[in-house]
Amino acid sequence: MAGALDNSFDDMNHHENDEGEPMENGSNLFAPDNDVDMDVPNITMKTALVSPTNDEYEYILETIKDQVEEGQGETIYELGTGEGDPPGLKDEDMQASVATLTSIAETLDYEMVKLRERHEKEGAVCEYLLRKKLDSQDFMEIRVAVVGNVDAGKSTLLGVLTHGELDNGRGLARMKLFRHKHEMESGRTSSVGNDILGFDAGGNVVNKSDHGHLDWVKICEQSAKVITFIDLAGHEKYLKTTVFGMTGHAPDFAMLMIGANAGIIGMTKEHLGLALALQVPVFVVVTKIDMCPANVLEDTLKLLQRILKSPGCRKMPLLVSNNDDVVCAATNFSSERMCPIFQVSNVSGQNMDLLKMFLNLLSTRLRCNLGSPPEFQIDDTFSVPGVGTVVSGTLLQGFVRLNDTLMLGPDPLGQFTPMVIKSIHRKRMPVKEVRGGQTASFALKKIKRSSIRKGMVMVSPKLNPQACWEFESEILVLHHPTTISIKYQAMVHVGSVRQTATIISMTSEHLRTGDKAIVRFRFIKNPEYLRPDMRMVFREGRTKAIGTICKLYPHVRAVAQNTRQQRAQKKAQEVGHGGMRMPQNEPQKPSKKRRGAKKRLAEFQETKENDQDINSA
Ligand SMILES: Nc1nc2c(ncn2[C@@H]2O[C@H](COP(=O)(O)OP(=O)(O)OP(=O)(O)O)[C@@H](O)[C@H]2O)c(=O)[nH]1
Repeated sequence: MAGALDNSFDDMNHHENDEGEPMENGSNLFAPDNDVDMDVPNITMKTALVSPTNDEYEYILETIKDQVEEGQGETIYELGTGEGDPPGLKDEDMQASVATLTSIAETLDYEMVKLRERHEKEGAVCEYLLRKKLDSQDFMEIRVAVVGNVDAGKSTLLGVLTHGELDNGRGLARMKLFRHKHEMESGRTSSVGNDILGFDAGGNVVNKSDHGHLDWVKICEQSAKVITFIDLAGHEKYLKTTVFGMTGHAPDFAMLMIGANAGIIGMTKEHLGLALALQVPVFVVVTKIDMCPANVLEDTLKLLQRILKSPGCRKMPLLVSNNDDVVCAATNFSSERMCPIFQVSNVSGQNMDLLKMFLNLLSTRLRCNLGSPPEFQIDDTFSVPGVGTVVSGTLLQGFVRLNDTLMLGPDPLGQFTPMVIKSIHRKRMPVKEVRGGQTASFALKKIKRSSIRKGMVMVSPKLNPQACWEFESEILVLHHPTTISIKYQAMVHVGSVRQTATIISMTSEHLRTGDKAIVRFRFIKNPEYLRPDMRMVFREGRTKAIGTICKLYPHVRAVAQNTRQQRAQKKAQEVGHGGMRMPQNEPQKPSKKRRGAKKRLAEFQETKENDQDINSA
């Protein structure tokens, strides 16, 4: 398959991004900087590492160190290219450069692995992966949401990747992953499941299955990088779970699975559209190539590429067929534009090594502000015998350490309660701290599991958290059979919040497919903790809208309203009336609100993008 589509390595090296800038191929650490201090050694030539002076050596070392920190523990370094130089180094210069890089890696205690070598007119160009050796308590974490239609082979691929044993084509590999009895019987995934694949600093898979059982703690201890697969259900009836997985579990990437013979059917486009709407970069894995006639596979790939290139997706497909493609795909992937396509067989294992190499090279996309006060979003709760209530979720920013106190909430009255972190687990491994971008479970003191719901958060008291019943969002309707008007209700998914909300006002009278508007929503059951700029999905049946939160209406008077509510409820009970409406937000001034909304709509329409055709792809 080498050279298929427009993906020969040479072509890929010369791809350009949206702005017409050449796309990166490994990090160019020494890109010219216009503000360069005159004392800084000039190390932009391709021969910089051949025989550097002490100063140059120190400078290169510091630059690599910064690059690895920025890459959250790793970077890809290219030898044999330099500013303005034709690429390629002669053998002896390459050997000297490799020796310098090896010495730097040893000094910094990095693992160094050669990824690829290519030959240019002037000589060789080599790329090396430099990865920090982490202590056994620490590892990089990448979350990959696994989506695709029923029977695309999602559970099977995860079984093969994580257990290292091939499938028999009749569901052998997936048996290791099913979590519910009905899944075992029907062969269908219904819940959000997690599976992990660990790579050591040298890029080798560390998963070792012991009679079908994986010891997560051992995997994490031996890993420099752990890929967590969030296995989402493929069937339409579990779409709610799938959407929750994509919003609530904060995936770095989405792996869209397609059965080669069945092609792009059922929920495939729906899942692709969802990933695009939530701005999660997607790569595609086409499975079952062992049982698919060549012409059918070709048709599936052609259609897939056409969809990816369409104006609704605006992706650049890359058929991955060798190691060069993998490195190119991995280094350019986070730019969101590139969409690598793998073709694998879970039965014969064909191309599985390329997929593993790609997973090993993925680096986290979410840049978390570690200096900010912690903010943890809860996506699940458990009752663990002997431990008590445990919440799991993602730390979006800051650090959380053992015995820290965080505010848990909001409760139905919009209030937050201080809560001490009794213990912390990462992938079932006890740790002392967790930092932004990582998932973790916290054991809590003196709280019943039933009083915690998905969508609640635990945040630093410094953030003075406030819940809101109402918020405004700029939305785009991807699909609706008729028109959406005020009082319309649908499920809002935002972060790990999943709750029905009512439209209480909007900048248009009615909304149809393709329309945009600023819409004010009100949750029907509980106030929630939201942040501006969060991406949201609004759906009900086949109706779908996406949006970005632009304004929050904090629920400021929870205590006062609660007291009134309690008094009123008591009174109602005394006179024999049970029902009570939930407290409202502060009274709104319609005229002011309308003026504000009109102004925002005018601004919004000016910046209107041409992205309503995501679903028409
Ligand atoms: N021949 C062949 N069969 C495969 C391959 N991958 C999966 N299968 C078979 O396809 C069937 C469906 O695979 P699953 O992994 O259950 O599909 P799924 O996408 O997880 O389905 P849901 O969990 O319902 O979403 C099983 O019988 C697998 O054995 C493959 O590469 N080649």
